[in-house]
Amino acid sequence: MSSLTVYDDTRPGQPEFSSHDAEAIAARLSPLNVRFERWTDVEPPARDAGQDVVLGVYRPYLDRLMGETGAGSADVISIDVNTPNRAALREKFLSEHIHSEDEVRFFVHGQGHFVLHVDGKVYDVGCTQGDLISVPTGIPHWFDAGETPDVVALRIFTHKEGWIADYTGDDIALRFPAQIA
Ligand SMILES: CSCCC(=O)/C(O)=C/O
Ligand SMILES: [Fe+2]
Ligand code: NI
Repeated sequence: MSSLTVYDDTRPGQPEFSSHDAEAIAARLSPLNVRFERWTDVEPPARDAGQDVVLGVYRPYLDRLMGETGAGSADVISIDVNTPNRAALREKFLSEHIHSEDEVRFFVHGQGHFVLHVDGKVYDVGCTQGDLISVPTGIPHWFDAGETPDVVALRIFTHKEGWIADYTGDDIALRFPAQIA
């Protein structure tokens, strides 16, 4: 189930807002220019479908999204307990970072948390199958799918180089572990 938990960044463990309602989540994130939507009118491909199949299933949606965002390419990231480099991948996404393009992701299967750090608040957004999230350029954030990850996500890139991050050097992610159910 999608979720949002909001904290003051000086008060770990003391949420000031919490919701599992997609409309409430979208409304709370909208002032940050974070886009949050549920796309439920398409049947997801099988969990083990290849990248081309996944991209094919979502092609009409991707084309529209890429038209709206100016993105030039898309890929599929798939992580589960059998992913050999899952610990390294977790480490890579788990430190606070920014991107010089919007981070646009669609959850095809499983779940993961994007945790955003904006104006003294921490927004832990639990994304699940059918969720689209777009985190604007320059918003500090991190991502965690936990110790036993299960996530397949579409990633949409503007830069030709694909995924590039600038780490902020802030260890805030250690104080606000994602609330993985
Ligand atoms: C679910 S997509 C993998 C995470 C990622 O690309 C990123 O930048 C997290 O912040
Ligand atoms: Fe990121
Ligand atoms: Ni919950």
